[in-house]
Amino acid sequence: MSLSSMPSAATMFQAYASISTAITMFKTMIHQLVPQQVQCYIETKIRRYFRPNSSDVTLVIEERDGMGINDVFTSAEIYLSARISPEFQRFKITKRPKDTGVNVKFGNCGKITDSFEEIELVWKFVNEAKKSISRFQDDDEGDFSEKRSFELSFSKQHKERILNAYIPFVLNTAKTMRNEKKIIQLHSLSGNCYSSINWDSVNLEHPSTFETLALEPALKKTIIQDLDRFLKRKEFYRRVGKAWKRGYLLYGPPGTGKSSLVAAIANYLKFDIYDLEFSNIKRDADLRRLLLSTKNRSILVIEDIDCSVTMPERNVARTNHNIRRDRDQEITLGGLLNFIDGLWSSCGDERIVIFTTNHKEKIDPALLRPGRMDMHIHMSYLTSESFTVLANNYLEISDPLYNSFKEAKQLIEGAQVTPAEVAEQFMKSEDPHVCLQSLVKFLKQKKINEQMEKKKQQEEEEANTTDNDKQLQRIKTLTTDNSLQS
Ligand SMILES: Nc1ncnc2c1ncn2[C@@H]1O[C@H](COP(=O)(O)OP(=O)(O)OP(=O)(O)O)[C@@H](O)[C@H]1O
Repeated sequence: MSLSSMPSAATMFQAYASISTAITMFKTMIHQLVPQQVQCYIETKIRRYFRPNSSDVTLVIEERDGMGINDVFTSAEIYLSARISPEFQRFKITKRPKDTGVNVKFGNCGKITDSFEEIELVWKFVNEAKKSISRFQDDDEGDFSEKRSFELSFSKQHKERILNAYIPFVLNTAKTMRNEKKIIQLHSLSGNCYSSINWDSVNLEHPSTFETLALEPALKKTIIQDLDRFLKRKEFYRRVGKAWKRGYLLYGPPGTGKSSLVAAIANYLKFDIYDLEFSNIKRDADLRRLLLSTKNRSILVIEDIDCSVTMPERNVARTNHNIRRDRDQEITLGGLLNFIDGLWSSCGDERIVIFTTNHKEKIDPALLRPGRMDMHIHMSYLTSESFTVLANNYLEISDPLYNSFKEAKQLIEGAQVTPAEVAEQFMKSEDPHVCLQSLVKFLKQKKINEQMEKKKQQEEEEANTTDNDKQLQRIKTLTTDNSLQS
């Protein structure tokens, strides 16, 4: 090509300017028109064809390990949240009322560099959105379920060091960070027939502690000692070949503090609570998936167990209705217990399972068998000792000089009063004296009502007996008449 046929510098510059403007416009259009999830999906696909330098290794750390949670992923998330670098393009921050600082969550396709013993490492966050279409929905609706993972790249020669030293370092650092700002979470089920059921969490704001609980002091001490022993006995459980799990059955009338005790245990141990509500779960498979996605150092609570699951093991004649319900619901107490005792408990450590009920007598014997629930805790009506704790907490008094305090204490001894009933009276005024007087009035009225109820019952019984006597007399007369006639 001759020099004269070459385009001038100005023409080349113009061409360059228009090409780069076109590229910029194209990029902007893609950013504006193509959803982030699709962009990320395309990038992931392209990346597959352009593997990193062949002297590099990439570890893929997915969020889920089968049906369970991958601890390396959650630890990496915590560890990296303190290492966000300027080149990281997109991340989410959240803060709940009790959190001391903001929590960082990763957005799409970000990169973080780190170094360990002078080894250069690159972390990359990948979020592949998968569209799952429910059979109840039109094709273009449907949920985007996320498949989140981290990719950790480094030079091949350091593979051993990274696996044996760096990954344990990340796990330990995350554990320390987690404990430092541990906020207890309450996980409950969310979802409906259009989307899959999953755990949703909020910070546990329940202020109940063992100090505020009005319980018999001896019982309180036994529970605390049992919890302490459980925490210390990791080696023991391993040695005897048992899963590191403890089960409690809390039973007693409504308002005696079963839920408050669950919160007190969580606050004491700093364990998260998983509140398992069966009404949304239709299949055993969902139940297993949800149980397997619970974390270690947590409490699984199933309230009102006598009403929650069907009890096919009971020796009662089953009606058609019962049988249909079993088949529809497909969650049975036997299945639940077997899973909790067996596979689930062997998949985790430091698990506590708590069942609550207002009617222990209605519970399936399978649940009460020795070895099933380690401790049965009876939450009963107030005694004079637990009343003193409650009065101390609510009114900041334990002063026997208050006449109404003494009177209330005496009345409580002979009555069946729940802590919830007394707490309600203690909320009526800021003046302790007024509250105590209101309580005394309430207790006296309760006593009168109970006496009247008792009298009514007696009268009904007597009336029934008289009716029966009359009927017997009539039968006797009839029999005598018949024998005379014959
Ligand atoms: N033992 C207790 N000590 C202190 N407060 C209590 C106690 N029991 C109940 N209360 C008070 O009564 C309220 C209701 O108690 P809670 O929900 O814990 O009872 P429950 O036995 O779980 O009742 P239910 O069986 O109806 O669920 C609580 O908010 C708390 O204020």
